[in-house]
Amino acid sequence: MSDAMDPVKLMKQQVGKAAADRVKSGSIVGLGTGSTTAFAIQFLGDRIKSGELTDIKGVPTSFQASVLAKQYGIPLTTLDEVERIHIGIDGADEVDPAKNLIKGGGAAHTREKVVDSLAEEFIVVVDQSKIVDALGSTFPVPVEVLPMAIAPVMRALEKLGGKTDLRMGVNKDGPVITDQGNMVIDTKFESIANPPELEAILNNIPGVLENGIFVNVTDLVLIGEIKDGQPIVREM
Ligand SMILES: O=C(CO)[C@H](O)[C@H](O)COP(=O)(O)O
Repeated sequence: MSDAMDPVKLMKQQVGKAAADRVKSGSIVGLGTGSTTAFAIQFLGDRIKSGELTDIKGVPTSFQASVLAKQYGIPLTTLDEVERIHIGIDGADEVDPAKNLIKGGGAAHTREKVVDSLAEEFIVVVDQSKIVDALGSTFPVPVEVLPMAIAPVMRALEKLGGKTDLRMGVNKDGPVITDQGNMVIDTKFESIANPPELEAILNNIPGVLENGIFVNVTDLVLIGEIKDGQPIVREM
C-alpha cells in the first residue's frame, strides 16, 4: 500500500484540515504537537499562503510546532506578547467520553497544557483509535520530571500503583530530554477512576513539572474515521 493510501494518515489529514478550516482571520492560534496537528499546521499555512486567511499568529507548544509553523509560513508570537489565544488545535493519545485526555506521546505535554488551557476554544484532533471508554486503557500517563528527582518520583509513582518506565530516545542513546531539559516517566495505571484527582496527585509530587492528564480543557473533539472506504470527520 502506498503512503498516500495509509488509512491512518488519511484520517489524520482529514481532521487536521477540518480543524484548520475553523480558524478565522485575525486569530491567535495555539499550535499543538504531533503528527495529526502537523497536518492542521500545514493546512493553516496553505490558507495563509492563498490569502484566504489573514492576520494570524501562532503560539507553538513545542520546538517541533515552531519548526513546522516557520516551514509553512505561520507568523509566531509568545505568551509575553498576547493576552488571549482565540483557538487552540492539538492532538491526544487518549480521549474519554467526558473529553478528558491523555497527552504527551511527544513529550510536549507541559507546554501543551499551558497553551491548550488558555485557548478560548480548544479543539482536539485524533483518529478513531484514540477514543477510549476510560483514560489509562491503553496509554501510560507521561510525567515530566526534573532529572535530579527521577529516583524519588519513580518511587512515589510506584507507591500510587503505577508501573514506571523512563522514556528512552529513538536514534539517540539515553533518555528523552524535553524542550525544557527534563525527562519523562511513562506511568501505566491499571485504571484511572478519577482523572482530575490523579492529575492533581501527580502534580503534587516534588520534582514533577507536569503530567499528561488534561481535564476540563477540551471544547470539541474532531475524530477521523473511515466510512465506506472514505475518510470522514465526526464531532464529539
Ligand atoms: O500530546 C502530544 C505530544 O506531546 C500529541 O498531541 C499526541 O501524542 C498525539 O500525537 P499524534 O497526533 O502524533 O498521534
